[in-house]
Amino acid sequence: MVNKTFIPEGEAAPASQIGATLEALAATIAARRDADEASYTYRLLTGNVDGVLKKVMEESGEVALAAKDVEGWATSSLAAAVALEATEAGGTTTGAETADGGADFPLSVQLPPEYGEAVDHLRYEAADVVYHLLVVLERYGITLDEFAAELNNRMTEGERPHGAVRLHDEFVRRGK
Ligand SMILES: N=c1c2ncn([C@@H]3O[C@H](COP(=O)(O)OP(=O)(O)OP(=O)(O)O)[C@@H](O)[C@H]3O)c2ncn1[C@@H]1O[C@H](COP(=O)(O)O)[C@@H](O)[C@H]1O
Repeated sequence: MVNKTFIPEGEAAPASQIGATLEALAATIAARRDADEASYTYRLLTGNVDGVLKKVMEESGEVALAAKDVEGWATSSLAAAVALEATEAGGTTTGAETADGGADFPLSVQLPPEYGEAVDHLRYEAADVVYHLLVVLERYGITLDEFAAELNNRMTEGERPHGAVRLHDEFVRRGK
């Protein structure tokens, strides 16, 4: 698998990449409370709440569409591989078929560059969702630790990281 990430030379990796990233982004968003209209984040934090809520819905929809795009490229690549296999088999028993007449497996599926680009686009849209979700959490005073506790409370003892923050029982809510 291609490693799509890197750490700039001379910089040491934090213990948790995503933890450090979310903390830095949440702190940046919180600090934008003191910014002005020139800041998109400030406008989302202080404007009509419908603005940021609509963005969460819109960006979530874009994640779904981006994922369907990935699926589309995978499916069309598979269909092309099956068609090629059938053409090479030529409708006769040539050794490319199994005894029961099925295609030989494994099929060699060539994923086009568009597949990788669609996966990259999915990652981009996912980041848009997380950013806007963090703005919503900031608007309502839900800290990253509290958000982490919500996720941690759903884990089993075996899954939960050592020392993970938890919610006190009186704050545990069930889905509606
Ligand atoms: N992480 C983000 C971030 N992610 C997305 N966005 C904005 O969210 C908006 C998304 O709008 P669009 O729907 O037009 O999305 P798009 O990405 O252009 O394209 P599609 O999703 O429609 O394909 C764009 O204006 C982006 O700039 C963000 N804006 C700000 N941040 C962070 O917040 C910090 C503060 O930014 P200011 O808002 O400039 O103060 C920045 O330095 C960043 O670290």
